[in-house]
Amino acid sequence: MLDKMMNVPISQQQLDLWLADLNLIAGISNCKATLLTWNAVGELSSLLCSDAVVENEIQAILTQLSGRNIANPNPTTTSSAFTTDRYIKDYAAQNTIQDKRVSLSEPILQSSPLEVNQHCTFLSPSQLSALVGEAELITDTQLHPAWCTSIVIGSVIFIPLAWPSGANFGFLCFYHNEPQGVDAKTLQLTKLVGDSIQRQLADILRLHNATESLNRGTPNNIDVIDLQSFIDSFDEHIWMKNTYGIYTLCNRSVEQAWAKQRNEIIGHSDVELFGADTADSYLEGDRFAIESGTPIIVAECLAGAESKPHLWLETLKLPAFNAAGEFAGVIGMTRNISKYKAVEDKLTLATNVFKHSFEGVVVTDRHGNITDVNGAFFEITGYTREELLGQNPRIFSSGRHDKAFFDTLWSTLLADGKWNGEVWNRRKNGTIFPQNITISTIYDEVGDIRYFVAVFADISAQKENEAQLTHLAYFDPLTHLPNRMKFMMQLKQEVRHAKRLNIQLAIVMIDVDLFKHINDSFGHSIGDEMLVELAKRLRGQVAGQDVLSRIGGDEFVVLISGIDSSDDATIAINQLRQVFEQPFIVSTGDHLRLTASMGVSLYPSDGQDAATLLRNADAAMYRAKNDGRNNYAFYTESLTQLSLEHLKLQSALYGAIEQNALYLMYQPKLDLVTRKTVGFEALLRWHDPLLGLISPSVFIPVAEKIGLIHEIGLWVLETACRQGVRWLSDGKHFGRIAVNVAGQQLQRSSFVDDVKRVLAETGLPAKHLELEVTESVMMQNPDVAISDLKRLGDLGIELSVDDFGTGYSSLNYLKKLPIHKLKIDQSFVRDIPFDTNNTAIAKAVIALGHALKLEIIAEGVETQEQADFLLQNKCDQAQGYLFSRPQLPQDLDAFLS
Ligand SMILES: Nc1nc2c(ncn2[C@@H]2O[C@@H]3COP(=O)(O)O[C@H]4[C@@H](O)[C@H](n5cnc6c(=O)[nH]c(N)nc65)O[C@@H]4COP(=O)(O)O[C@H]3[C@H]2O)c(=O)[nH]1
Repeated sequence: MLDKMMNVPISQQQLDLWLADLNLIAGISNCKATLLTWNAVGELSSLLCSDAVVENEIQAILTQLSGRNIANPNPTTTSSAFTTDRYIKDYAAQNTIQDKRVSLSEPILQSSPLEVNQHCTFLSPSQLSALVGEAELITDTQLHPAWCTSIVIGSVIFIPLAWPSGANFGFLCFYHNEPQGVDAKTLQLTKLVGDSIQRQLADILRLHNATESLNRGTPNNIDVIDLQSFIDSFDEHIWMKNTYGIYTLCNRSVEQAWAKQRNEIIGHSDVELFGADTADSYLEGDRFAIESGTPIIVAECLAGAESKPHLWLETLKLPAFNAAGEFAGVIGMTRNISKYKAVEDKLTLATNVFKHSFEGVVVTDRHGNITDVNGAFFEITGYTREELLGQNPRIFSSGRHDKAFFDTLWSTLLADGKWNGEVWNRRKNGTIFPQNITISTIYDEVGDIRYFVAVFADISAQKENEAQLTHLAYFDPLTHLPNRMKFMMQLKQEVRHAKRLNIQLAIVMIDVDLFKHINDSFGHSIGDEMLVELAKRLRGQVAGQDVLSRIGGDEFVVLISGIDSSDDATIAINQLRQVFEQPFIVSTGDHLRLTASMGVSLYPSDGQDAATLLRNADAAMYRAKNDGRNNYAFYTESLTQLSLEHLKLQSALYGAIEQNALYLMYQPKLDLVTRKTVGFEALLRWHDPLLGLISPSVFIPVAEKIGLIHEIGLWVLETACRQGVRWLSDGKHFGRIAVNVAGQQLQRSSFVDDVKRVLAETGLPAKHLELEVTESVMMQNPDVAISDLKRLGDLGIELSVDDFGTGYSSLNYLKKLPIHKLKIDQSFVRDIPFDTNNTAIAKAVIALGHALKLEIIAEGVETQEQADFLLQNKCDQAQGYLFSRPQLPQDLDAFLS
């Protein structure tokens, strides 16, 4: 690092005189002398050498100095009695501050004739001053740690030389090849030469300044105003302190700012005016200006009032020299830079916003060439700044947008000054991504376009979310098949298409039979597993152009296009039915079988629009279900009639209780061995004045669907209990009255209390009541069922599992359930003893029930063979048309004792 140089040429005549002095002293002292200074490029070199000096010795000295520079990078500083030293010492005395040594370092910018020695080294004046200043005389270099490696220099003297301003001029170096060759006497003589050179430097400088002043021309005295008036005309504060730190000059602005008269300022120091602390900081700046020898800027912030902004002042301080080139003090000029500071703050803020924004920012010139980009931009695009500067943003082009898109973008941008929209761009790695971009035009003062600034956010994540939401809106999350909404959209489109091409379509509605039982018995996760597998199998059977959709829990629908007749539809259905042939192996290891009921409607014969076609396929599917499940049915017009009747049924059921349209019939249950009545099952009947007699297996599910089952169930319980009380009061023994409990009734938390209340209100002892709960209902929520049924059992009520065998009972739970009886479902009683399957099941249920210490009752016993078989196989009780159909109470006398 080079220090500042003083550009003062020294004449050859002067150099000759100095050389003569050097030779004289060298001769007297029998030593060698050299004057080291710095040349134009800041290299230390020998300017003058006494006669006996040989080149390699100068080289050795310079090399040694360089080596010392490395070996001793942090030496202490001393300097001779320069003017600046006096300044600082005087300050210390006056302002009680510490004496801090100052090194003024200004290399000399010399003219080329001075460069007499070519052996140069880079050492700044301050560095060299620091190196040699500690010991002016080294009598034996071998004993000196820094010089002990020197071979040619035995003893040496270094005397620094300075300009009047304190700036270094160079060094006088007297040396001898032997130790003790230079001594204290030589040092004295050297100092004499040094003092002489320094005095001459003052003369040289004075002469130089005078010549320069002359060259600049004489000021026109008529126009020149006095110095005070001159500085008073500035708004800036202008002042000067002398070498003792005393104010010698100040302008009006200073007086106003410091609220002091001129005579209160002039002749005073900073300590007197501002106190020691403030003065200390001011003097610090002064010293710095003196040390650097250059103008320095000291910024200062004065806190403003709450409502006002801070006041920022900037003081330019520079060392002053008189015409003789002597240091004369420090000049200061202070100006209010709050305005610029505010702009700077805004700029800093804008830069930080630009730098730290999460959004990518790219700035282009008016030709569209990139001039700046921020950090987020690199992160998003993957390009480095260097790769982008000067480029046109078309390098990001994804190819997704056509020319028309960019034409519109540019015309909007040029017309409105702004454009916002979504653009797909390409990253450096080639991937394309969506951005939301706002491009703004920046104009100059005259309204011409200067820049374009584009701010963009990577909206890949947002797009992904949108896609996911769209997927959720149109696809079933479990099977990923199109959902009902999507299916309807596709169906509508296909219907339009079929209409145009005059072709047929088939819509196949698939409903898994008794799927509820799977969920109830194995849990929903197993149910889900089966649905996923079923969806996979069905997809495998559906042709590419056809649509498969899951439109409900266990409902799928297939749209088959391009069929020519219902026969084609039948072929397609048979293919779909194949997926049910293999068992479903679930994660528990169980092999479960499913069947499904399917309904088909055809376009155009069964409906002209999507909604009608789907509704009719649904009606056909119900028909298939009613026909015994695991079946399929084509839509017929009569099915529409059926659905209409279903609707009528719903509305009629609402008024059934009030209109006394409901009543109970009772079917006896007999002991198979004794043939004695053990109880009656209460079976609900509904006779609607318009619709006629309706079976409970038809209206109970409807009542469950429309939420009437609780009311109806309670009515049945109350009516049956009252009947029991009536029989009891008539002295008739009937065992127990069994009442069917629907799933929804048991799910109600108030169910047990409802039963208790009815028993209490009607007065029927609990030992005469039996509740029949279907297997699937019990398994729906076995833990709740266990606790509720236990409470009922504790009351003395008997509990039986209805329709046993149709669900998927877990034996584990069955063991825990507080039940008394298993009722073999009539579907297993049918055709025994001829149907081998049913025979086996019936036997198994009897064995299982007995193993669990439960009574077994068979329902739907119609023939003597069935009764005999059941008796032989130790079935305890039976119920069925063989013994009696359900009858009104008054017709049951034969079964009451
Ligand atoms: N083929 C044939 N059938 C026989 C024979 N013996 C009895 N049945 C019929 O079999 C059904 C037995 O009742 P469930 O299995 O509890 O099946 C009942 C039960 O689940 C439900 N249900 C009836 N009344 C009520 C009730 O008050 N509440 C609830 N929640 N459900 C009821 O409706 C279903 C049907 O009831 P119903 O039509 O009365 O039909 C009754 C009965 O009339 C026979 O030998 N052969």
